[in-house]
Amino acid sequence: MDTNQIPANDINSTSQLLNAINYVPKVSDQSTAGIIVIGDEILKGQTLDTNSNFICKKLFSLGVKVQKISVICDDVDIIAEEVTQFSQKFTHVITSGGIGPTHDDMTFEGVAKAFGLQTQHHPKLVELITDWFHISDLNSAEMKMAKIPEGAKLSFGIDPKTKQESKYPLVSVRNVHMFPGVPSLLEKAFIMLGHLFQNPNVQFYTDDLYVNKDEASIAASIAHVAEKYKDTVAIGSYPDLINSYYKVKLTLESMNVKSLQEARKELYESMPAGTVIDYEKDPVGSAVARVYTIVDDPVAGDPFTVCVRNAVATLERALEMYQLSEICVGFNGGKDCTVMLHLWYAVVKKKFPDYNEKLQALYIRSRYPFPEVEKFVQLSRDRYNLQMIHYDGRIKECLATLKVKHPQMKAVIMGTRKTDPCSDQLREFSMTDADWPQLMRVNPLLEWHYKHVWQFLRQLCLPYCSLYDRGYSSLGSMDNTHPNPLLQYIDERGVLAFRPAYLLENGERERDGRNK
Ligand SMILES: Cc1cc2nc3c(=O)[nH]c(=O)nc-3n(C[C@H](O)[C@H](O)[C@H](O)COP(=O)(O)O)c2cc1C
Ligand SMILES: Nc1ncnc2c1ncn2[C@@H]1O[C@H](COP(=O)(O)OP(=O)(O)OP(=O)(O)O)[C@@H](O)[C@H]1O
Ligand SMILES: [Co+2]
Ligand SMILES: [K+]
Ligand SMILES: [Mg+2]
Repeated sequence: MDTNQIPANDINSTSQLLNAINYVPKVSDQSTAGIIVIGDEILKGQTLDTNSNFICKKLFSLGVKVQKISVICDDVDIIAEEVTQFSQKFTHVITSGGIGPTHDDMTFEGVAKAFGLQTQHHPKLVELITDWFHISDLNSAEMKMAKIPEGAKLSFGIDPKTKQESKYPLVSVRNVHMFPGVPSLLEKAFIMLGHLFQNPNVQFYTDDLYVNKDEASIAASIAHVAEKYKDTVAIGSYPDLINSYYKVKLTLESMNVKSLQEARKELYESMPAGTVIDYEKDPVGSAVARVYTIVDDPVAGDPFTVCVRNAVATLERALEMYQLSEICVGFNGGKDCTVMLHLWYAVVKKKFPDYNEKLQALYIRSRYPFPEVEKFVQLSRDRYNLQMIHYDGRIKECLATLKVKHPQMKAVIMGTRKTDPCSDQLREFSMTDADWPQLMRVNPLLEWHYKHVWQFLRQLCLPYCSLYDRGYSSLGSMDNTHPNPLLQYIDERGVLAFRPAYLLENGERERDGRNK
């Protein structure tokens, strides 16, 4: 062990703590890894490899730097060649795939060949497979999974849930560890056995900055700071062409907190004033905190704060009146219901922090839905963990179907505002009209104005449907919805373009792009 190395869990005095903070791990403390993804299906584009991304994230958190990912076909010689090279170059080699029972699974053979070893039936694996499949024939397909390189090591993980030993162990030869290719199995195995790769000398610290300026215009500043800190801090720059809030994400990564902070400060100061934005990376995770910070502000009494407070109060009442099985959000991907969904999520999470069931959402697809809307509805479903009830057709008829198929449903929360057509008479709680299927409409946003909707979305950095950044300010069906003419302009190349919806000044004109 190195003399100047200080294990993270052994800090018991201030001077030791300071040493730990100032301690810069040497390059020799680093452990590295290479990942070999094995499978013809990936090279043919039939399967998208997610395993390497999963492993990279895990290894990074364990202090291990992945230096190379290779994707190769199911071929013993190619596997052997790659494993030979990787095992010499990296501290750990992780393979994914090719350890099943069929003819195209040849990772064990390939790894054996790399080290000039034979494969043989391992008695422990033979026993496990016999128990599991009730098959003891050494020539069976199942027994192929017991035929591993001679001298290979078996590591059994402990399932964190059941506390039981895993059924099938990780097979390793020297520094090569052979994981299954099925993502759920690989992830499970890696979660149980990741500690095998932990580098106790190193922890990577990360931070980031979000900049609202083109990459090219800040490249020189970044390069300057990157050069100055090149030995201690890795700086990356990643443009995002569609994000509503920033243009470039700058990442910093270091083994030393102090260097990280210094570099971040310099990077921040080198950016043109006002271009580093206060971006919220995890708006859903921070929903409760941020919404209730607005609600509970003891001094603020401006119209926006009042809007948020009243909406939350209405939703809290709805939560008292209905079981979560009796209420859903009417969510069609529009801006107003995006606000409303976020508020509802915060209110539910505030009252039931441990509630992990899905919230219910109703989406009635318009006649010609925009693909951007469909995409956004799906993303929102995943972000907020929604149980989507989908229908196609006329709203009235779909609500009738809802009443038949979901007889327990009593209320729908909506993003309707008083300025919407025919909505000025609505209350916070209004039953549907007499000639409509009977449901309670909960309307928390009635008093909100167009600008409040955008203030909420933008202040909390909520994702919203991309059409709004292209001049649409209200969304219907593709056959009746256009960008708002008030947002149009001629850009520097003489091309007709549209400003984003949040820049529309006169909210009364939000429907100017709608045919009806
Ligand atoms: C859950 C739900 C309940 C509705 N109830 C009524 C109603 O009682 N009376 C009515 O005229 N329209 C009702 N509508 C229709 C809406 O008022 C409105 O026409 C529809 O959302 C389309 O809005 P848009 O023109 O802004 O796209 C309802 C819609 C939904 C999703
Ligand atoms: N097809 C639908 N499926 C589910 N809910 C809907 C549907 N149409 C409307 N709603 C509900 O009615 C509210 C008002 O509809 P509206 O079309 O104004 O959508 P939006 O969210 O307001 O976005 P925008 O005004 O920008 O189109 C929505 O917020 C939503 O709660
Ligand atoms: Co609206
Ligand atoms: K880049
Ligand atoms: Mg709409």
